[in-house]
Amino acid sequence: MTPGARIAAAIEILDAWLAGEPAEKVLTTWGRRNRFAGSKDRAAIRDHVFDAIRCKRSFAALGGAMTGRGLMLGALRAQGTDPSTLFTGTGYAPEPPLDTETGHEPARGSAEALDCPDWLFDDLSRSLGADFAAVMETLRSRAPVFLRVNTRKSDVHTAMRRLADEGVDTRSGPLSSTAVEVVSGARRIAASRAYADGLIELQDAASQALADRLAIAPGARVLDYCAGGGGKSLSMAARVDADFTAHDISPARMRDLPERARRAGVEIAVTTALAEEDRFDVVLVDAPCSGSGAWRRSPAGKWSLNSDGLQGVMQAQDEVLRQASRHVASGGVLAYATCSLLDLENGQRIKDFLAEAQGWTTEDAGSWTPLDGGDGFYLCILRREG
Ligand SMILES: C[S@@+](CC[C@H](N)C(=O)[O-])C[C@H]1O[C@@H](n2cnc3c(N)ncnc32)[C@H](O)[C@@H]1O
Repeated sequence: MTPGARIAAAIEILDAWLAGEPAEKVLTTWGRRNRFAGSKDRAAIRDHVFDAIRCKRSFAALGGAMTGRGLMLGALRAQGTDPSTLFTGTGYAPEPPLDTETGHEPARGSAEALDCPDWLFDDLSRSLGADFAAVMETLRSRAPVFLRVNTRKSDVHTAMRRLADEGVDTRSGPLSSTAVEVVSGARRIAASRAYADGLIELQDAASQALADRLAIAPGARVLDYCAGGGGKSLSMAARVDADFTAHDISPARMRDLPERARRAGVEIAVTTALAEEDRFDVVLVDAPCSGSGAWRRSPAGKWSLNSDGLQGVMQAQDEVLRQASRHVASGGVLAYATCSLLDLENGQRIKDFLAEAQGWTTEDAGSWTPLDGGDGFYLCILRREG
């Protein structure tokens, strides 16, 4: 496909996304209907689409319309390319730009320029303080791909060498000694021997830092209350010999965890039914959240979140904290984490919990933003008095 034809495909896909269809689904359907497109074409179209979703507001401003065509005109102008060089109307390229499709430059520092939803501008700037504009700017570009080296099976140096032998180039990552960043060959990871042999897992660097910060004692009873696919359980179990239990309200989410644990060479019990009297030394609540810290990776969430959705998530966070706290042994730890940048989902949830609950002290709290290299993350560690 020519560069212009790839842009035309991205326009079609973005129009379907703007009409309410999930981008991944539209990309898959487009791929099925256009089997002539090679893997490089698909990757380029995908990149166009996700870049445009990340920068929806600013690209629409520069392109003069909130349409697939407006977004792609804006994308080219944002990178300093004259759209008429690709919007040629020849072959499968889009029609040349009209005189009316001029667009405008968003005002510097505005919600439009920063690709920030208006309704979240104040909450995000309060939460991020002086870093607000820089963080929002970072969320406008692609996230790096990070791997976690499974130190049960390999050291970082060996894992990097094994990956390089299979065409995946990496370098040391930020935030955690087990994090490596993929420089090239990311699409080869899933089929690599290093992955099949359990030497590596895909995991954001901030999630790895979270497992470091928990500093679990050997032999501790650990409950991952919102385990989902089990990324945090696997990360913790790779670091220390302890007694791990994964739990989630949705059993289907944990379906692959036994196989992932086997591959990683760790033991994690999986349960969906905790007894009321079950107690653990460490209970991790990796709570459902807006995902705002991961908007580089999942950019559609930035535009689909609304005030009702956020209120619903905050209620779920309060509920999950209350439920999980009942399983913390005397003297044990309750660790609350989100991948949100919003204080409403982070410190504010802890404040509300502590206002109601008795006998807890705050032992540690910290947050990471994409400026630290990985996704945005929040962690607060509370100890139940003995
Ligand atoms: C942020 S995700 C967890 C991601 C996971 N820890 C990981 O590292 O891959 C939040 C999880 O909380 C679960 N969840 C939501 N409400 C819950 C509840 N009341 N009790 C237990 N799990 C819940 C969801 O099903 C979802 O899997």
